Amino acid sequence: MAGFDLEKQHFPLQKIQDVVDLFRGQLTRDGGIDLSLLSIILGTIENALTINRSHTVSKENETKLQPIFPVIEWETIEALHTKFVTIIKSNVDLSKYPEKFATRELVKRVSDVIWGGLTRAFYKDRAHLQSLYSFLTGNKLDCFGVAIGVVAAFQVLGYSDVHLALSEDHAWVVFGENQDQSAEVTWHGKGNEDKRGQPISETVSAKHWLYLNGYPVVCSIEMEVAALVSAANPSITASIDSVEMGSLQQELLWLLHDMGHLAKYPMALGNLADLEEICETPGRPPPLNLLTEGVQSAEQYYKNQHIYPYTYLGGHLYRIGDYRKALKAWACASDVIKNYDYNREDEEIYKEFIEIANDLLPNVMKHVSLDPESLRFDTEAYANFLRFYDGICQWEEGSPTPVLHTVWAKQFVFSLGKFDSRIRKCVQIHADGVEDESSSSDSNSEDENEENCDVNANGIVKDSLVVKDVIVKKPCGRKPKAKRRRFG
Ligand SMILES: FC(F)c1nnc(N2CCN(c3ncnc4sc(CC(F)(F)F)cc34)CC2)s1
Repeated sequence: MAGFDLEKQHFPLQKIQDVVDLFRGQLTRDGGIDLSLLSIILGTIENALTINRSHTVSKENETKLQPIFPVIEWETIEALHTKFVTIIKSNVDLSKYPEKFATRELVKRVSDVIWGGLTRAFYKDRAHLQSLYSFLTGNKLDCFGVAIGVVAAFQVLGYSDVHLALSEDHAWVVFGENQDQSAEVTWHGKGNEDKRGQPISETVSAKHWLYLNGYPVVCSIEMEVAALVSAANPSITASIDSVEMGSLQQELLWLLHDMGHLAKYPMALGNLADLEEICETPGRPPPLNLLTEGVQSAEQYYKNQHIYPYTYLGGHLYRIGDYRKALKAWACASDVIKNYDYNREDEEIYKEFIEIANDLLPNVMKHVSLDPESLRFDTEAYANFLRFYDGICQWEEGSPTPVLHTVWAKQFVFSLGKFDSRIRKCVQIHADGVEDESSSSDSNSEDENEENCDVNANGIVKDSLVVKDVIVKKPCGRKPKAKRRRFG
């Protein structure tokens, strides 16, 4: 079929299933995925469900009491897609770049074209600035949006070697015949000069959380779709989310998950787990399984250099009240951060640890009562508590920027004092790690940490238990939910 006839069939998009079917069509057809098309579609829907909620409801939805959903016409999408293609093709003179693969000069040029399309001053931390819809209708993009825009632009120009590289708080591109070249294409944080066009060298990424010590998520085209979907933002206000947008994001992430495209993307697994915690999908495994997959993915593909898999897991366990396992997950997060040097561009992960040490942990220690089963009398919990703080101290050691200050010390003393004095005698402190009586003393501490971090060691059920006839469905809706982090 010519042009977009395959996609056109799905229009007008009137319900979540129409969008899922279109994405499935894109992800399964061998004619290649059109990132700019998908970004425009997702951004158009997000805009209608969060910013401009005054849309007509289709007859079909009105009668069936379906969740409200805008009617998206093909012409709207096609016009924006043509505009993007025109902007890119008219600003990049390909005759100057005869090579088959992208060059650093071309990457810088394309980044400049996206950059040049942005209004001078705008609040870059605002929500809904991550899609090409925002770029094309409002000339605004957040730092993630610029990066994905560059990758989409290279697709329009016919290159297949330029791909998105993602850390936990930054994005850039890899390119070249062997994907061995890298370049900054967007800015990071506030008050930092952008380094667009520069390579991300070994020295820049070594011991630097912003570059995950050289273990970023390097996306396939399908993983770039997963990044687009992860970056969708269902929030209408700080406290109200669009149920329809959240469901669409959840269904698209399950589609990508079932196709294996989240296997190397721990943060997308975490995002899906958070959505499942808010509103579980009948017949799907529980959030804990997804979070375990995320931890195992980071261990298997990224040399366990990522923090978020453990703080996603710890946050969930905390919210469901499993404080022992939450503490273990946070200690594992600390085991990872201790090998990094903290510097001024790492504020996001600093805030993550501040929240755990000065808010979540003190709450845990307040919660635990005099009940003998509680954490206060648990040697392994105490060992994990010490491991958590020891990792933060090691993080600070050798860093150009200090981490700890009096607030940390006050909260440490508060939480420490909550542990019963008798168990403090049972814990042996070894130079390279902390182990309590119960764990075997012969394994070396590295295995010890690995073993402690293996969430499966707690016998977490691998496969979800679905009662044959009845699928247990908990009511969706009002429960404490994960705080949405800034996406880039
Ligand atoms: F519980 C904690 F671990 C977290 N909860 N939400 C977290 N997010 C939410 C979503 N999120 C992400 N989710 C998927 N992919 C990416 S790529 C990226 C860096 C940048 F934006 F490209 F610069 C961020 C990010 C950032 C981290 S961490």
